[in-house]
Amino acid sequence: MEAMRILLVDDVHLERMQLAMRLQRLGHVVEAVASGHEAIEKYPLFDPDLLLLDVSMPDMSGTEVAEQIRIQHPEWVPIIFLSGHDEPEMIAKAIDMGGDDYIVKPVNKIVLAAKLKAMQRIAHMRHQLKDTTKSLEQANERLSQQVNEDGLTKLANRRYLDTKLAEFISWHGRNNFPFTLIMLDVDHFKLFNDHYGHLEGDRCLQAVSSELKKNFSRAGELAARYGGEEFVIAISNCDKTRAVRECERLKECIQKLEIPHSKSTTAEIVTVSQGMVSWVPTGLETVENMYQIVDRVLYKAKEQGRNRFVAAEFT
Ligand SMILES: Nc1nc2c(ncn2[C@@H]2O[C@H](COP(=O)(O)OP(=O)(O)OP(=O)(O)O)[C@@H](O)[C@H]2O)c(=O)[nH]1
Repeated sequence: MEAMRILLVDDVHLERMQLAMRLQRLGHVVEAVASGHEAIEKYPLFDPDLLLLDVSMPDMSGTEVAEQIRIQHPEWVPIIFLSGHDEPEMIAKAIDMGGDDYIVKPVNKIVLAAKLKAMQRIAHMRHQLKDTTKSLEQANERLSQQVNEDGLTKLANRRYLDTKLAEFISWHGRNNFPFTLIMLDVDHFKLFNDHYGHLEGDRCLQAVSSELKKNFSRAGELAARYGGEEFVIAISNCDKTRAVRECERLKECIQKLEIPHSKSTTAEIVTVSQGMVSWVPTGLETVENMYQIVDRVLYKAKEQGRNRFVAAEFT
């Protein structure tokens, strides 16, 4: 069994020292303090597996200390009371106040060793439970991230985008703030795939995505994969003038990647076309309708020669 970290609280110096030594001899790590206030202060720093708490102390009784600790630290740690009294009412009261066991002073060596053994088993289970809970929490975090994330590009996925967009629209509607939505599509991506291969195509999408993430990751900005080689950028509190600047910036940052695209009839490198809409939502617009609007202007940008953006007239 592993050693326990024991917080020992007793106001009588000699008794405290004797008991601390005995506990240390049994292989435990002991922090011995002389008052309830000290115990409350030490508790979070020492992070004990067990509390040995004298019941009668002048400044604060052991039961009061136990009550405070149970309130301040909801994670359960066993408490054993130490007392010169062996009346059944005293024992019952101590357990009611949050104690788990009771040892009558002077502490009998064999009784102490046996009770510590029992507490050690509990401490062991508690550590196991803590570890399991921690790995479960981590697994949950990973899972919820995966639910919202696109596997290839690690951008937000379509499901997350749909939800966030609905929230964005109603929030901007309520607050009367402008909102911008950009849909972009890699130009001649089929030709890219056909020429360089699907794996290189994937790498291209990843490079474009990480650029989008880098450029649109501030609070109120969202970059997501809409599907295939189409992406969406949502920018909170962004009016038309700024939206135009953002589209320019987006165009430039993709060009700066300088990914060769020898089959493109638009440029020698990978470029994107964009459809943008910037408006002050009423809050009643549907996500589907807004996708349709940006998709329509994105199509126009394609028709007009690609590597450009077209803004939708929408008020
Ligand atoms: N490598 C790769 N290709 C993808 C992925 N998703 C979609 N595509 C490809 O993207 C291409 C999209 O082609 P189109 O919709 O014809 O569009 P385009 O060739 O980009 O032409 P324009 O949009 O008109 O410039 C198709 O060849 C799809 O197979 C992906 O995850 N990885």
